[in-house]
Amino acid sequence: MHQIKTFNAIAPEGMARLEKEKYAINESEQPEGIILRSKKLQESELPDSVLGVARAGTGVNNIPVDLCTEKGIVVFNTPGANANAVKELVLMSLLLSVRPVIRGINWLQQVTGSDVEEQAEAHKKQFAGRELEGKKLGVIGLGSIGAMVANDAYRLGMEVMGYDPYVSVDTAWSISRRVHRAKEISEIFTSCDFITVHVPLQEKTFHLIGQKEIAMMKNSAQLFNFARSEIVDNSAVIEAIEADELAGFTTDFADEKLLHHDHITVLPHLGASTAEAETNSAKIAVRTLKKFIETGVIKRSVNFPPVEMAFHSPYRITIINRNVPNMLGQISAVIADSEINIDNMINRGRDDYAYTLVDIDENDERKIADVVEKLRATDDIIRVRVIKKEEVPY
Ligand SMILES: NC(=O)c1ccc[n+]([C@@H]2O[C@H](COP(=O)([O-])OP(=O)(O)OC[C@H]3O[C@@H](n4cnc5c(N)ncnc54)[C@H](O)[C@@H]3O)[C@@H](O)[C@H]2O)c1
Ligand SMILES: O=C(O)CC[C@@H](O)C(=O)O
Repeated sequence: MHQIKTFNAIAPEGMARLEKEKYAINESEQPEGIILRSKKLQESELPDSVLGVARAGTGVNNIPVDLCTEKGIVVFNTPGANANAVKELVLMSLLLSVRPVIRGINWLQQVTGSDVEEQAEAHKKQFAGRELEGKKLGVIGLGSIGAMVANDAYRLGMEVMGYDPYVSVDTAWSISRRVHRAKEISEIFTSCDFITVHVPLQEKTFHLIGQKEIAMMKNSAQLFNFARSEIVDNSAVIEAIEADELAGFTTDFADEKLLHHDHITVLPHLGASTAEAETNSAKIAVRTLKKFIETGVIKRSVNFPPVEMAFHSPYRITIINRNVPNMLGQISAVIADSEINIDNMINRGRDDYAYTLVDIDENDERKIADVVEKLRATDDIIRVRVIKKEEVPY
């Protein structure tokens, strides 16, 4: 029985893919797999039993990825699975930033009397707004979400400028050629009426938008952060808004100091909170983790290379090792010395670590256990696992 631990609400449509005969959910503190959303895993112990962590979502800043890598734990995420939900919320926030409809709705709710219609017509001028058409939107980070926001903002009639020096080839193809590419991020800050940020939180994106960057913006500019709180310096935003040097800020990340300010809208991290996004993310997270547990195949990992190989032999040995010379030679030699025949083998490296799958034509579990012991005793090998091929192919 494979033990899985979950944190946060993982959509049942995803969890249903873990068959009851093979998977026990939240029955052990020594799980092989963890599935989570925004839970800060830095605050929990990571038992040695854990082989893989799957984030049903994109951002992995709530997972100690470096520690996982050192321990040979493979971390997966589901980029793109919730992108449409975030895009729709960004577009809604852009529209709300120019149309004070929420104030109008709330005002009307407290109107009394038989002349509600007349009062509404008489007061509606307080709630007049502006239009997005013809205004310029800057999109920082043209990944799954940024690309969708850029394309749809263009369809709404906005002029769109994007900035992403690391854009992937696939995403680049999906972006309309009408979206201008900025060579420098400062072009976005100095020229746009609306600026939205869609980059991952990393050391180099911490406070990507701070006092200096806000100072470059138009006083009439509106800023949107649906990426991660720490990417924008919230104190600098408050100072700029209070000095009339920034017109508005919308963020999806709660921060006490941002509450109860005019021109600041704070949402309770709702970007991915749609039934569709939660289902998509859970299905993909469960599928990748299950495939890894059952076959050793790695897809959509943020810390190990993608490695796939059809599984036809009776047993598969999976090995995580430091990416140093002659590891494959040593692995093959240990297996050959035990007189085990290798059917198939694949090895991929990524930065300081590498992953190897070795399919063996051997059924003698005692011989296999002996090989595993020798491999585990080899310098620079971090983790060794044996997987028995299941009767029903995955
Ligand atoms: N609010 C929410 O609920 C919610 C939901 C999903 C994702 N997110 C956040 O949004 C982020 C983006 O999500 P995504 O699905 O588009 O991810 P993605 O990986 O598809 O795209 C991120 C893009 O940012 C670019 N990038 C990285 N560093 C950059 C920099 N310094 N300047 C410009 N571009 C840079 C990358 O090249 C990539 O194209 C996630 O990392 C996550 O933190 C939030
Ligand atoms: O799980 C969520 O609700 C949010 C997920 C989102 O922040 C992400 O990074 O994908």
